[in-house]
Amino acid sequence: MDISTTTYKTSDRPRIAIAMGDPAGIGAEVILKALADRQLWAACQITVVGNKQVLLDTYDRLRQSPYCPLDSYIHPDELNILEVEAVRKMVGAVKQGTGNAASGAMSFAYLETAIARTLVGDFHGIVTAPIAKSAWKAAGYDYPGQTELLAEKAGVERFGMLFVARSPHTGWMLRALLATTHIPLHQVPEALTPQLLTRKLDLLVECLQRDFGVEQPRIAIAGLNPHSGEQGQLGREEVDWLNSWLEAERQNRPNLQLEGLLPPDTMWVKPGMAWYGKGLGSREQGAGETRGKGAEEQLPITNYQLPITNYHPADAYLALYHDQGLIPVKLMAFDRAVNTSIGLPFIRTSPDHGTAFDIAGKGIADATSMKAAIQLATELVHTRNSATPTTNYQLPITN
Ligand SMILES: NC(=O)C1=CN([C@@H]2O[C@H](COP(=O)(O)OP(=O)(O)OC[C@H]3O[C@@H](n4cnc5c(N)ncnc54)[C@H](O)[C@@H]3O)[C@@H](O)[C@H]2O)C=CC1
Ligand SMILES: NCC(=O)COP(=O)(O)O
Repeated sequence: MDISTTTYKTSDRPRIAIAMGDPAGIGAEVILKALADRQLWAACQITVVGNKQVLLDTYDRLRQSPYCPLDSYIHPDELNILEVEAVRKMVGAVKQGTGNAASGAMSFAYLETAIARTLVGDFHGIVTAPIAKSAWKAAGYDYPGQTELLAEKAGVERFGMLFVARSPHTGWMLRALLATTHIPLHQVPEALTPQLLTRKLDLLVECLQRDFGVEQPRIAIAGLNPHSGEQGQLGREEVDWLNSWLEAERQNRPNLQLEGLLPPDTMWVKPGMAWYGKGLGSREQGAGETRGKGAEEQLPITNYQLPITNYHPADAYLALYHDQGLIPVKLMAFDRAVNTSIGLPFIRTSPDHGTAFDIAGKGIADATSMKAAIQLATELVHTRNSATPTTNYQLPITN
């Protein structure tokens, strides 16, 4: 499937709720900026679940910002806004750039409302602007993240956090699923079990087949330890059970190609090349060419190219813990990756970034990832409903 929005007949246009996220963060800003792209509107019907006052204040700040041309954001009056009355008055306690109990209660209520309205059929999918887990905690809500609240309210126990991004350089689509997510690093080895990994693999395969049309996927799976344990010398999980788990999965799923256990660092070399469209070394340089004038810059630039068949990337990557997957994803695609919850009975996407409290209110937030999240949600609704798109829209490369 292509990440592209499309224009549809009005009756076909997916109804998408955008939960506004933490009002002290950049959520409202990236919403106003993303929705300045009229082609997104042509593809779906959007309702912002949030607070109009926050959106108006954000608009006023954007108007005063030297970084924001007038056509780079829209006026909240143009939006269909679903105000959440129960938390509306808390806006007075919100302080731009600092999450607190009020901002946490508000972002929690926006998501809860969006989920409730989606479950009764008002929306086909939810796009969530970022929340701060610490603000949720301050408001008395003890969830590791939005994903767990979505899963709980939807009544599902099998769910996963998949990151999806299309390369602006090559068009290749990166997909990375995290086997474990928001837990301390020291708890990862215990949390990883054969049952958990099989469940995540099931979810990933279902998603690749249903949502992305990849019938017989090739999936690369990382080891846990450096060099995948180096035969037990650098960690025992691989020899103790991960290798045999993978071998059993290969036997049980003859139609899949399961690669692994790949050393967790080098697993990302091929996706990196597929993302940037480069083999090892630079295509632009001739063999033995040198660059720069200083002595230390006289190193020859290697021109070695892996044969293209050797760097065919996988359809998806399974990382065993949060940073094993998200460091490479964010290095390649921080501006445009989309966090997609899989296993839910409805579509949920989100930009990959957080509340960015350090830049909140400054007008410099990039809305590309929010746009990509809206686009992908629209596409996934269509894919699941098997509607036929009528035109194509691609996220402009300049974004
Ligand atoms: N989907 C969600 O709700 C997510 C929420 N978070 C939450 O966000 C909070 C802050 O997390 P951090 O790890 O600091 O990550 P962050 O993504 O908020 O910020 C990391 C850095 O990237 C910059 N940045 C982030 N988004 C940007 C954008 N759109 N345009 C320009 N610069 C941008 C920030 O200014 C900061 O320097 C935490 O409370 C975390 O729990 C983090 C990731 C996802
Ligand atoms: N690091 C990803 C992240 O924090 C998103 O979590 P969630 O709130 O979407 O569950």
